[in-house]
Amino acid sequence: MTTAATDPQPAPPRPEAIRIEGLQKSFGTLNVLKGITLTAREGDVVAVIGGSGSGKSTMLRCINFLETPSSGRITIGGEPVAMRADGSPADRRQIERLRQSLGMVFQQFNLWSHKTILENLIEVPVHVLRVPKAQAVARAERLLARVGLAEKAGTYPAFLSGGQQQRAAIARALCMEPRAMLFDEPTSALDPELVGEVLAVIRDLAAEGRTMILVTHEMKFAREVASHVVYLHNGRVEEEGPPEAVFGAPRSDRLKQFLKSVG
Ligand SMILES: Nc1ncnc2c1ncn2[C@@H]1O[C@H](COP(=O)(O)OP(=O)(O)OP(=O)(O)O)[C@@H](O)[C@H]1O
Repeated sequence: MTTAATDPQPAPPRPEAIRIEGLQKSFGTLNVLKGITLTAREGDVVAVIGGSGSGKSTMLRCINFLETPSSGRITIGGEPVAMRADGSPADRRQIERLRQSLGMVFQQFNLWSHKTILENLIEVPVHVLRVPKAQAVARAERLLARVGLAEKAGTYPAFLSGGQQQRAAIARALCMEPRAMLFDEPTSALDPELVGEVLAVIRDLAAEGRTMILVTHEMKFAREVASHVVYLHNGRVEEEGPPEAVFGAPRSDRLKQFLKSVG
């Protein structure tokens, strides 16, 4: 029997990495995000699922201001983003700084085609963050080895497969030592046989406790790696919860329908 004196204390909640409150985004008259609220604590893997056009990518792009929100609040690492009433950033330098703390990985890799893989990885650390070149190169080489591309440092992106390019893009994001990673459908542009190698890298990052928000169509993978799943429908969070609940015991008819349609 344990006594009150020896009862373990509940662990304090992990610090918040990303918090979004009441996020709205319209493109002209098209109201895409209708008030999204979501929190990712440090170490969380939040998978965002939903049908085409539900607003998943727009939400992710608003988090690092690749899109300007129409309204709402975004807090990164406890620091509220200064926004004007129309949602535009009030402090460009703050946006740049916060953006650098979020490693974004896109569907289309977005590597610089005229730079080698190593140059892609060290460009921002050396020329923007002023990391000494030798240090940036050492970090880049370590991360390339980690994603299985040690031999490709001197190669140009065009000579790599899509899976290799995406792994390089992940290594490039990690070079910034980000607080959290944002993945926007990282395997959607890949041939099916190349999907697994990219998912393996993401799985590895999740296992080491990396904070991430992952927009994905890979339901099996989302169920496997996510600590929390958010289902978006028509610009709103329709349902959310742990993967066992969202995938195993969906409550809303829309989610049930969606899972049936993808599954
Ligand atoms: N820059 C833009 N200008 C106008 N409309 C946009 C823009 N970006 C996105 N949209 C529209 O916003 C809606 C949501 O798009 P979004 O890409 O966020 O959806 P999604 O859930 O990620 O879809 P998918 O799974 O197909 O990628 C769509 O109707 C899209 O056409």
